[in-house]
Amino acid sequence: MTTHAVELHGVTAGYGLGPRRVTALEEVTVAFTAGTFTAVMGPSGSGKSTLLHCAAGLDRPAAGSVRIGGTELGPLGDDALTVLRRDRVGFVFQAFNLVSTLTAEQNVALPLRLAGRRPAPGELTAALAAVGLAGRAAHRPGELSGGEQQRVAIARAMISRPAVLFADEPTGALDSATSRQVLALLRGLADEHAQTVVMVTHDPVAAAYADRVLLLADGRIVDDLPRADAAVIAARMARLEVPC
Ligand SMILES: Nc1ncnc2c1ncn2[C@@H]1O[C@H](COP(=O)(O)OP(=O)(O)OP(=O)(O)O)[C@@H](O)[C@H]1O
Repeated sequence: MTTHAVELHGVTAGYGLGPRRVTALEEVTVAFTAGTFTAVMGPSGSGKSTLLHCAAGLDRPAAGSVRIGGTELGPLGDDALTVLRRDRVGFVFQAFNLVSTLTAEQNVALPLRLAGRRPAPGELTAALAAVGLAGRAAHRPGELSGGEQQRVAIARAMISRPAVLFADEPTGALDSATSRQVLALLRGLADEHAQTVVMVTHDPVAAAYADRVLLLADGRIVDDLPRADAAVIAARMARLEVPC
């Protein structure tokens, strides 16, 4: 039995065709242990978002394989892939992607509705309370602050208790106090619910909340640090960003 929630093996991915082809990931092999929180860092254009999208089954790599919970994604058709993502994967993006005409509670309920499930009594209230928004259930996104909207997005990603949560710059648009709340929430998913969290970030302070920090450069993993404090992470990042 695997203890890896997500595994990438020899993953190569890129964009465009022919002479305009850009290689974004080159033969990346990495596994994410169930119940851990990993930060993915690296200079702009190093392939972080592409890694996240391939690992989450949102993009199909040009070569290599991706497994989520032991299921290889490559052979799955689009419908089967959609079902697997719906059942096992949650996403939080920098742009909160909330539906502006729905209330916070209705936004949180969306993944359940898409899966044809009715929320259990109290389930939505509990999900909003878990992100500190019990009093905001009836507010629409336009009536919430950026941090509150991001917390609604996290509650929505958590409602189906996905085995893996992918977050792309989830604190990029937030002030530092709100960022800390969001990062503590993500940390709690791993610690209290054994969910696996993979988060792209540019911020060493955010990465210091993770159990592990992967550093990417030019589409390859160039460093793999165990939990470290922000100063150590910042120093490793600075080394990558100095032109050779
Ligand atoms: N849709 C696209 N079409 C063409 N090239 C793309 C596309 N998306 C990304 N790329 C290229 O692929 C490479 C990796 O991009 P990716 O977005 O994965 O990097 P990143 O590390 O997440 O960058 P950033 O920190 O700036 O968001 C870059 O060279 C980028 O220009």
